[in-house]
Amino acid sequence: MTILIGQHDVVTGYEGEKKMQANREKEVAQHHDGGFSVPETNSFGHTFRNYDAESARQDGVENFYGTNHINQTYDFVKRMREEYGKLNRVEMSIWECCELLNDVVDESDPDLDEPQIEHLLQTAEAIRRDYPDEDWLHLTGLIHDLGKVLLHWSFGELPQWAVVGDTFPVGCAFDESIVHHKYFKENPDYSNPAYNTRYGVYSERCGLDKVMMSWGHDDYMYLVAKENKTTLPSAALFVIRYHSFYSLHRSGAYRHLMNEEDEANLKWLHIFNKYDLYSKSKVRIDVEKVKPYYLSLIEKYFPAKLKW
Ligand SMILES: O[C@H]1[C@H](O)[C@@H](O)[C@H](O)[C@@H](O)[C@H]1O
Ligand SMILES: [Fe+2]
Ligand SMILES: [Fe+2]
Repeated sequence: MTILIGQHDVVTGYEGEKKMQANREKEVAQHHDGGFSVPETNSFGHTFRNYDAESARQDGVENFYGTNHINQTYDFVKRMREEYGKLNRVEMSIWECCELLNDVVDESDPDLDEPQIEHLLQTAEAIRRDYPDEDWLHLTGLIHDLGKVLLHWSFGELPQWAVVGDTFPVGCAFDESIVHHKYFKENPDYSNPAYNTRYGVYSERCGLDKVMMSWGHDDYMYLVAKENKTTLPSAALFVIRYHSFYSLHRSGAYRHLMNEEDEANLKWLHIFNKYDLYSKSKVRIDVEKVKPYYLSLIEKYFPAKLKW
């Protein structure tokens, strides 16, 4: 995959030429990782996932994490899982849900301010280019963020802090590697001895499916896919449920809660993450052109209508 760098620079004349040349050089200097080229900067000219860079998005993103970290408690997650796990809100197809994401912008993301349908297709198409035979992973790319429909006015209308952003376990100590960790001090679970130790309510190698994750689009989409009896492999469900769990897949925290199956699936999550993160750009995908391919995958792995 090759992603153009520097589309944020709107400069003309000699200065513009110089900048373009510098960008071309940067492009050549991209880190190569197998067939995959990881760009150095996002569409705003910063490194990816730079939560401290001063940018138009930074304040909003930090406010987002403040509210998120204070409110995501063990009790909150339990209530949300019970409530949304009923799947009694809407019946719709996977593609109908993709279209709803046309209206959804994620406030937690320092790297992207495009409607979410763009991100779904960018991720899926980038995987498809490098892993042409893994059709299940293409579909996983397409659907991994569909849970953000919880933000949609016609649906859950949940606040951003209860839908997007990185996720983390609740019911045990919040790891230091979690973005903007300082805000957890105001979370009631932070000072609750039942929930603030290394294991908390869990036990060694209990398996991640026993672990309650902060509530949001990942866990919701996992429940939707599982309860609607998708035939996608377990690695796909793993990717969907933990793709925002950066403290695990990037920082290696919480591995003491993983079992053997989790270890095997984590390899796919590492692959997936590169595409999820680094395909974010201003390059639009032609939706109508790729739609027939994705409809065929949806038909292969999902019922025509799902309960949401
Ligand atoms: O801001 C982003 C966004 O909400 C993504 O969908 C999520 O997967 C990431 O973990 C998060 O950093
Ligand atoms: Fe996500
Ligand atoms: Fe994503």
